[in-house]
Amino acid sequence: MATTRRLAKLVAYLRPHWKEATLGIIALLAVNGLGVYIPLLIRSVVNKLSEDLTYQQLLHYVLLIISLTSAMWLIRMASRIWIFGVGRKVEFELKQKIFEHLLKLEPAYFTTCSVGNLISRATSDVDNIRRLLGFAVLTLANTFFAYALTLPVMLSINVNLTLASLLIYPFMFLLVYSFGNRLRDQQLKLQESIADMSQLIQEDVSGISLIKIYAQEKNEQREFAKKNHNLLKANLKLTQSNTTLFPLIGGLASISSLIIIWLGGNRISSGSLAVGDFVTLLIYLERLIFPTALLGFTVTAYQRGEVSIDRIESILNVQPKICNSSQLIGLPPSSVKGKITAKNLSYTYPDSLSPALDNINFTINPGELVAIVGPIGSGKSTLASSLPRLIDINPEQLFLDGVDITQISLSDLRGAIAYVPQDSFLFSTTIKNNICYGDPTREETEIEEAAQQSQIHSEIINFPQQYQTIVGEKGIALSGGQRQRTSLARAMLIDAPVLILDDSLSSIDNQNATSIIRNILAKKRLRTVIFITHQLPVAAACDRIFVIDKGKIVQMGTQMELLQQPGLYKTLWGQNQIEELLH
Ligand SMILES: Nc1ncnc2c1ncn2[C@@H]1O[C@H](COP(=O)(O)OP(=O)(O)OP(=O)(O)O)[C@@H](O)[C@H]1O
Repeated sequence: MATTRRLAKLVAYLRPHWKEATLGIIALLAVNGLGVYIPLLIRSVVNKLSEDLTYQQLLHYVLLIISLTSAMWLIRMASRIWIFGVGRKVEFELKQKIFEHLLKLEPAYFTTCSVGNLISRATSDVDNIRRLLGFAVLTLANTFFAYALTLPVMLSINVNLTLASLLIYPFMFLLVYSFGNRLRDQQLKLQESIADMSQLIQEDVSGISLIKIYAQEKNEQREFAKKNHNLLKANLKLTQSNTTLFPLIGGLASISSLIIIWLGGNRISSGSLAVGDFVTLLIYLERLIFPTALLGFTVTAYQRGEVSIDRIESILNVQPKICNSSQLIGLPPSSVKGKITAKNLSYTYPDSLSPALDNINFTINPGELVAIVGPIGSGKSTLASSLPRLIDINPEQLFLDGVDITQISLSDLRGAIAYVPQDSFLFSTTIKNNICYGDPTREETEIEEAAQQSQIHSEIINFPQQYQTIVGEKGIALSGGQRQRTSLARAMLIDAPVLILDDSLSSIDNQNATSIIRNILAKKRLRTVIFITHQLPVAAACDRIFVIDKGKIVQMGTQMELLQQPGLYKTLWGQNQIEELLH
């Protein structure tokens, strides 16, 4: 991203807060105005010391200087509150924006980027922008006013002395400039190392059982040490650059003070410079050292901010692939009958050579219960996720009640489909909150009814806090079967006209799984159910079975019809019978 575009981004972040930013900058102008005026008062006092200065006059000056210094202190505080406040508000808004944007992106996006990287962008990169907008804006404005107001007064006191002391400053800027790119590369490496380490910690915590089963603690420790070492190296390099840069700036600034002391001292002894003027010049020079040294920090903050703007904008610029069409057709979920039609439905995953769904055609009637069976990797889950548009399928291939699903608004489409994915994800909250996730307004009795249909109610009431029991990271761990039935209850509660179960009874024995399927049917007949499964005896209870292989539907029919013809289903059924016998 070019520098001008980055600056335009910064201006865009600041725009909503221009009032506070302007107040802060005006306050800094006042602070610097006072900072120039107070040394002039001191000059008057020093110059009058050799003349007749009464006690009353001295007291007047002292009180005036104390009041102005206090006012300066208060205004400086206000400027910091305003400007740092802007940084904090931009930080808050950016975090909101990133999170809202991430929620708009399709699941496929999250398979292409690491969680650690996303977390690092939403935290440390946003933090860098906060620093840039708070600290850097404050320092830049402060430095600008300090120079713009102080220099003319210094020049009016003594041109030669001022120019001589300023000779050093071009070197200071060259020094800061030469460090600039190095700091930027080092900052980027540091952020990448932080993201790498966060990713490892996150994966290791999630996969802790796997690490233990395969006794990989030592390997994981080694991997962590490697990443931690990279982080240390990146941190040390950055610290080294910072610690070299700032003392050098300080050293150069001191040289300019020495020049004034040396040249000024000579002039005082020759009588060509008043002591008051000399003292004032020294005070002014002292005032300029701090903002000049801070310029170095500003450069660092800007380098970090530049990298962070690029990293954040690279997320915000990702356009969601799955979004509402410009020509929406209204289909409120309550009016959906549940007829599903596929016409030459094909889908190939990005970066994949062969299609996961290959020219699929079918019609599922409202209220029909269809099982989809097939070998692993044959395309069953892909078919399941195409219906609620979790993957980006082309128009005119899938229809709900005769309407092309790409023309139905995403909220209507997803409101009409209850989907229980293969991995039964539960949030770290109560069982009740997990079940009513899709509609938190549901009554307790409805939640219990959904749990009863999913055959989890009797187990929930045996938990310590029953429906208020917390599950997941902060609470008790549920068994695979319990998690599946809780996820099923979540889908049952929203009572959508289409229910998709993606292998979501796999941890439940065939007998119980069949009885859950019967419960689903008993509740309300007019609900279309697509049941993806490897459990053939459970599939046998369905109205029809679709057999899918290598992305194609190779057979369709009832259990009886399929068993009477040679083909994949008969083979799978035979294998299943042998497995049942062996158990
Ligand atoms: N995100 C993805 N990116 C690329 N290829 C994918 C992705 N997800 C699935 N595939 C591929 O698409 C094909 C179909 O996968 P899918 O998950 O639909 O099969 P499945 O029949 O549900 O398998 P299983 O019975 O193991 O759940 C497989 O070859 C798989 O490797």
